[in-house]
Amino acid sequence: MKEVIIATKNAGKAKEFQTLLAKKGVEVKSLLDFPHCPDVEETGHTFAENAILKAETMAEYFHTMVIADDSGLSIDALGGRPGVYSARYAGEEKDDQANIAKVLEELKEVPLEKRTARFHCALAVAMPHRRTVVVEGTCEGYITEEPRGENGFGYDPIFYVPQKGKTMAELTKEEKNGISHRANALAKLEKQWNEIINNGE
Ligand SMILES: O=c1[nH]c(=O)c2ncn([C@@H]3O[C@H](COP(=O)(O)OP(=O)(O)OP(=O)(O)O)[C@@H](O)[C@H]3O)c2[nH]1
Ligand SMILES: [Mg+2]
Repeated sequence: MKEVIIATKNAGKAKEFQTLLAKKGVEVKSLLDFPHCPDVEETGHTFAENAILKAETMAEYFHTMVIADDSGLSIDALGGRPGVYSARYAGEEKDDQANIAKVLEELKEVPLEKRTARFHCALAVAMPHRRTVVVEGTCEGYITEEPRGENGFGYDPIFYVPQKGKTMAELTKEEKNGISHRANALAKLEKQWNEIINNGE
């Protein structure tokens, strides 16, 4: 089985890639499988910049093709925040519950029709001696007034998906993988997939 390294330490993302790529006969390793690998500081101002930073640093470290995901939630009423700071919105400890509480507090006075938001995902594929490929995907929705659902990770319990009539955390993993920003970005790599899993050859 072909193996692909996803440069993430986020267990929720790693699991989603495992399911998404299993369909392609690809086994996913994440940075959680390599506890001694270095941390990459996310100094970019866009999802794409951070994804490139993570993918290229790790492709150099592993001497092989690496895919990185930089993603987050943009809320219109908050001028696009938390955006690239989604993971650490309420502090360095990357606490999903605290991040959700902070967003709900900030949106306390905002009526439902103005709570529009979208998830973004930038995927960067870095291959040794090749130019890095970047694709992006989004998923549109609303921020609810309280969390609902147990599945997924991050802000999923407060992200309402109108086309499903449920929050992202109320969707099964198959349903989320059918509509998510991550799946939409990955679909854009379809044409290059054979080249990617053969590591640029
Ligand atoms: O409800 C959610 N459903 C999703 O599908 C999703 N995708 C991203 N996010 C949020 O955005 C941050 C990414 O930040 P991020 O790309 O820097 O990742 P991270 O720091 O968690 O891990 P790493 O991949 O950098 O190691 C995450 O922590 C989450 O808060 C999501 N929330
Ligand atoms: Mg990160």
